[in-house]
This record gives sequence, structure tokens and C-alpha cells, in this order.
Amino acid sequence: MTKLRVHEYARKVNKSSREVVEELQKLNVPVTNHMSMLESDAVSKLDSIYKRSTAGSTGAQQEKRQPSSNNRQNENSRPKRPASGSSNRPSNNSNGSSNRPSNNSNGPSNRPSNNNGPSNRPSNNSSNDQKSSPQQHGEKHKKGNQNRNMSQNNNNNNYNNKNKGGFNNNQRKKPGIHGGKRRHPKTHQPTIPQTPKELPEKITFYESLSVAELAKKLHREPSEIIKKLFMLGVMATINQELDKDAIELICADYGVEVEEEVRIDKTDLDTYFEQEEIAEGDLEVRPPAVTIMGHVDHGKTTLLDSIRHTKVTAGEAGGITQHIGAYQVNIDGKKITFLDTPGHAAFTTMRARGASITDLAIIVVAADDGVMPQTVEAINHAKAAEVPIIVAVNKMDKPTANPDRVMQELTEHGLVPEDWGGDTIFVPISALKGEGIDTLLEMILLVAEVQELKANPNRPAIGTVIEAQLDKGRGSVATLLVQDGTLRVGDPIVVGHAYGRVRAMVNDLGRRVKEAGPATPVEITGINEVPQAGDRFVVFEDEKTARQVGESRSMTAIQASRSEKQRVTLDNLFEQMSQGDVKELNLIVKADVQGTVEAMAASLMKIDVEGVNVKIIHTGAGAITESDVTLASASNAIIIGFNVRPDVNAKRAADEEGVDIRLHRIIYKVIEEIEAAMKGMLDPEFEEKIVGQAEVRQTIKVSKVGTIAGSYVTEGKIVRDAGVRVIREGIVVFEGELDSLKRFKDDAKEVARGYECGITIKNYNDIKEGDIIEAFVMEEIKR
Ligand SMILES: Nc1nc2c(ncn2[C@@H]2O[C@H](COP(=O)(O)OP(=O)(O)OP(=O)(O)O)[C@@H](O)[C@H]2O)c(=O)[nH]1
Repeated sequence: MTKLRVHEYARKVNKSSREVVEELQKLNVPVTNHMSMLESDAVSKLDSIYKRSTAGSTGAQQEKRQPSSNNRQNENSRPKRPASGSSNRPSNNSNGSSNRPSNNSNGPSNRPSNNNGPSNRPSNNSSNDQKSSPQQHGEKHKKGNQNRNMSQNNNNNNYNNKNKGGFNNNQRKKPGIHGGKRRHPKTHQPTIPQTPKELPEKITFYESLSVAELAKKLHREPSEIIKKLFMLGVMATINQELDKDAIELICADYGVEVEEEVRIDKTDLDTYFEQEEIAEGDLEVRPPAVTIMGHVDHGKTTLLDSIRHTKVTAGEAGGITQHIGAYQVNIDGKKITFLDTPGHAAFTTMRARGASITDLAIIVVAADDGVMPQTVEAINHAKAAEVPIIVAVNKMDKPTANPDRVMQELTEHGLVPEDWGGDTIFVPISALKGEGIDTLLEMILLVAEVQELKANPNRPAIGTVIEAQLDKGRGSVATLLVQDGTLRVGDPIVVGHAYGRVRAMVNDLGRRVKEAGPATPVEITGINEVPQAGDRFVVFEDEKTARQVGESRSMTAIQASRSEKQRVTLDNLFEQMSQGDVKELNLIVKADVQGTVEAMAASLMKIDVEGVNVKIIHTGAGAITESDVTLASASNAIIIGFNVRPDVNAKRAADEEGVDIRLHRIIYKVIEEIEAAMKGMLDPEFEEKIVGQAEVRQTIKVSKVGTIAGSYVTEGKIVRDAGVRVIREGIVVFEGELDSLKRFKDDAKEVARGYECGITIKNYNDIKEGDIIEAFVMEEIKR
């Protein structure tokens, strides 16, 4: 006889595994669960118990007998014959679960004539059933769904009659007794010889399964599952969804392993970037990715070129450097990847798109010029991205170079040199002459080492797009930075919303390569569309999946572009705060002069509302620029403009990105507004709406009338009753009311874009050529 597992034996004798285990324990056979192996003597012992009742019977006979025994649960609980009297089954023992009907009231699977058991038979009246099942099985299936009307299901007659057929009738809620009876003899006899298909070893499910689905997975009739559920106190229909607990209970009863599937959203590329736990052994040190930022003309490009020429071309004899948006240098076997897109705009644009590919930022400051507005912007961009900063004090060859001044000025922005007790590395260089470059590179490696940058080259590649364009001959061409894993020619890939197979790869030296490891920039062809800088890419197992993911991503992108992103604005600030989405209010403060900027920043920092911190991520004097908007968009910040205006590009970008720009002229109003928004009391019943702008082309002084501004309407329209502002080089120099608006000699109610007009402003004659006159009206807004 071959060895059997408990659950296999249980199935053979039509018992539940639990019962067999209990029986074995009574027989002092050591078993632990349904998977335990049964020795042959244990099997024979069990046989002596179970088979007695069925000995000599065919399956059909057995089936036949069961209905007459008036007990549907018999398969589980009582096929035993009274007279057999095996040693451990005294007719009235008080311990067994397989007790006989005549026994006293101890066992859960007692016979119907007892009045105790949970699995009592329906011959008890149905109201008993209602109570007894849940009570007895309570612990196991508290979560079971008992949403069926039990009195309806629990038709005693059906039960008394039945096995499967009867149960089915019951389940279908057929008119009942008659239908059931009539059909019964016909349907039953032919099905009797059916042997159930073998149970699977394991099933999986996702979230839930209906009774029918579970039955199919277990190769069982739904009615059988329903029956088991009923025994567990759960009234279920064939279409009822079963929760995890119910599924596990049923499967445990069958001795089938069960596992809940965890599905990840394949189309969300970000999930591939969330590092799963990787064994330390699989990780290797990877080169750092470095971005160079700084003020205009401080020498970013010269520095990038200088590094490339001294290190790349010299190192790789004959290599033709080609511009692919990034390049790698090799210093004594250690590599550094430079992102060849100078400027913080590119840096922040990428970050705005969710890509943080830079490990380290170099801020270039010209020693003869010192810290300039864009230097500060660059520092703030790097800080907002939380990347370490190295300062390269450039143009040291110039006689006017004053590195101490640079250090002094940077101290004010939180970058304190190591010599002065801080932790920022300053490296004096001359990008033009190539001096100090080696030290700078050494420092980069040092900082990178501290960061312990690691990657696993043995996984499919993931990374970010640095640049991409459409090439007439080659189609869509993208420069990718591999951030983890190894990218190979032929890999199926999804890049942003594009997909394809890597057809060819070229490195920064213009050479064809077959693979690219972590932190390597490569230019690839083979994808169907042009992705955007900052898009992420992921390599997939097969092209079919890549195509599916790519297509579904591009669909989602179209839909997403229709429904706007929820950015923080003063109007929705309170809502976002209450939902816990915003815990820190990021602000960018721009004002006409530095003194005001500081005063505003100081006052804003004093705002104290529980639950939210005010954090000023950037300040500056001058008009609001596109770079401010990009930073705001990347950091979910609000821009406060005091006496300044956004320039055209900034305005367009703010509209596109949904960045909230608040313009003010009185400091306490700014503070009041933000405080009110934080407390959820913002009550902007009226909102200023800018209706148009006109450019002053000519001024005519007329005595008694004042200065007439001969203007050309460049945007929207100028209306007679509007309020006006005079803006000179991005700064508001006057705000007041329009006095007169004329087309030629006639008064006009409004003048539209593309037309000329004459404007005078009440109590203001200092209009100059080139000024912008902005017209605004106050509009009531519905909240
Ligand atoms: N004397 C001297 N001149 C330098 C040095 N580095 C750069 N320059 C000069 O400074 C000017 C500006 O340098 P770029 O490298 O174009 O500056 P940038 O920061 O890239 O400027 P943008 O691209 O306009 O933002 C050029 O005329 C360079 O030759 C240096 O170390 N010493």
C-alpha cells in the first residue's frame, strides 16, 4: 500500500482532514496536520474505523444509504456503524468529535437527535439552526457572510431529503418541496458513480472569490462548497463573494494550500524604482551622477568642457566625444557621470517630472563676481532636491578673483566652508586653464564615497531620460541614464509613454555598445515615440508586456492631461491640510527689492498655525521668472509676489502647471491671506482678474490733461472702468485707476488686443515709453 497523507486519506473516506487528525490522535498516532504522512499501520487502524461502515459497499450503495440516513453531513461526521465498537469508540464516550447519535451532548458533529450541536441536522426547526450554527463555529468564521435569509434557505425538508440534488434545489430557491422531490430521483441516480476530481495542491486568489470560482479552482461542485459553508455557519449562494477568511477555512478543510496573490500595477513605472530588499552581495558601487549649476557666465560650460577634454578625450585616444547630454570620466578606475545639461532649469524640470537622478550638485561661482541671484537659485534648487553640494570657486586665474568674498557670501546661504567650521567643500579652480579640476574630481569621488552609492548590475535596467529628440534618419532617439541594472541591445523597454526594443546603443564617445551598466549614459534608438527629459524607463521581460504597459501608460497620460493635477493653492490649502496631504507650506517669495524680500520672509516665517509649517524655499528680488514657477511646481510651492509680476513665460508656465501665484502690494495683506488660508478661513469673495495689458509706445504731455500714454494693447483688452498698474521692468511702479481711454479722438469703452489707444491714469503722470499698463477688474468668485 502506498503512503498517504492525512488529507488524501480523509478524502478517500469522505471525511474532513480535521476529523481524521482527531481520530489519529485518539489512536495515539502522532500527526500534526493534514499534510502528515500516514504509516500503513495507521492507515489500517483508520480503515478499521472508517471502512467498517462502508465495507462491502460500493460507492453507489454508500451514496444511496446516506440520504436514507437522513443526514447530509454524514460524509463528514458519521459513517460509522454503531455495533463496530472499536476500542476508542465506546458508545458513549465523551471526548470524540465523531460521536454517535445516541451520545450525550459533547461533540460538535453530533447527531441531529441531540439538541446540542452546531452541525445539527435540519430536522431541528429552522429557528434553531439559525442560532446554533454561528454560535458553535463562531471563532472560526466570525467574518463569514451570513447575509442570506436563513429561514428561506434552511428548508428542513430539503435537508431531510437530501444530498447534492436537494441542496441544489435549495440553493436555487425553487418553489421548494415539490419541485425538489420530483426532480430528485431522476437527477440523482446517474450522478452517483461520479468520483470527484483530484484536489489541487494549492490555489491562489486575488482579493476574493465567488463560491462558483472557488469550486472551480478546487474541482468541486459549487453545492459542495455551499454545504461546507453552511456547516461553518455561512449561508452562501453560488455567486456570493467569499472573503479571505472564508476561502482559507474551506481550503483548510480540503487540505489545500491557499495563497493570496499580490498584484502590482505593472504600468506604474515608479514601482520598479522602489527598491525591494536586495542582498548586500548583489550590490556594487556605482559612479555618482553630477550636475553643474551656477549663475550665467560663471563658467559652467567651460568647466564641463574642461573636464571632458582633459579626461575623456585624453583618456580614450581617438574617441570622438559626442554630445549626448551626459558623459563619463574615469579617474584611476573610478568613474563619474556628468550630466551635460548645465543650469538649474534643466535640473528642476527633471525633478518636477519626478526624476531625481543627480547624486551631487556642483555650484560654480565666479571668484571675480561673487554670489549672484542665479547662484542662490541654484543652491535652493539643490537643497530642495536634498543633494549634497560642492562649491567650485571659478576664474581663480583672474587678478580680481576674491574667493574669500565668495565664501563669505555663501555662508549667508547656509554653505559654510570646512575651514570655517562648516561642512561644505569649496574647491578653487580655473575652468579656462584647467587648474584645480583634479582636486574637484577627487572631492566629487570623496562625497560620492560617503553617500555609498550602490546598484545591482544583474537586474533588468531602470533609469531616466536625459534628452530625447526625433532624428530624421534614426527615428526617436533618447539619451538614457541607466540608474540600476544593465541595459542591453534587444531589451524590451518602456520609456515614459513610449515603448519598443533597444535597437542600437551608442555611448558618450560615439561608440556602439552592447550593454550599459549602472550610472552609464547611452543613446538608444528603437522606441516608437519621443519621450521627454525626466521620463523614467524600465526594461521588461518580453516585448508584449512592454507594449501593453506602454500603450496603457500613454492612454492614462491622455486622460490625466484632461483632469488637472491637484496642486496646492491658497484656496485648497486648508482642504489639503485637513486631509493630511500638506504638512509643510512651501513658499517662494519674490519682491521688488531685497530688503522687502527679507522683511516678507521674516514675517511669513512667524505665521504660527497648528499642523503646518511655513517653509520658504526660495527668495529673490525681481520679476517672477519661469525658473521660479518650475521650482514651485517641483516642490508644490506657492509663489508670493510683492510689487512684482510674473514675466510672460512665467505666467504661461504657471497656467500650464497650475502653480498659484499671489501678487500683493501690502505686506500685512500677504500675511493675513496666508494665515487665513491656513486656518481655512480664506474668504476671497472678490478676486482680481487681469483683463489685459498694453505697451506704452509713446508719451505726450498735455497741459491740464497730464501725460497721455500712446499705447498698443498686447494682451486681452483695456477697459474704461478697470484698475490699472504701471509695470516697469517687471516691477509695479504705480497702481491706481484709469482716467481716460481713447481711440483716436473718441472716448472708448474698451480697446481690444492689436489696437492702439491713448491712456491717462488718475493722479499719475510719470509714465515712460516701454512701460506696461496692466488693466484689472475685481470679480466675485463663487466658492
Ligand atoms: N578667466 C577665466 N575665464 C573663464 C573661466 N571659466 C570661464 N571663463 C569665461 O567666462 C565666460 C563664460 O563662461 P561659460 O562657461 O560660457 O559660462 P556659463 O556659466 O556656462 O554661461 P551660460 O551658459 O551663459 O550660463 C566665457 O567667456 C569663458 O571663457 C576661468 O576659469 N577663467
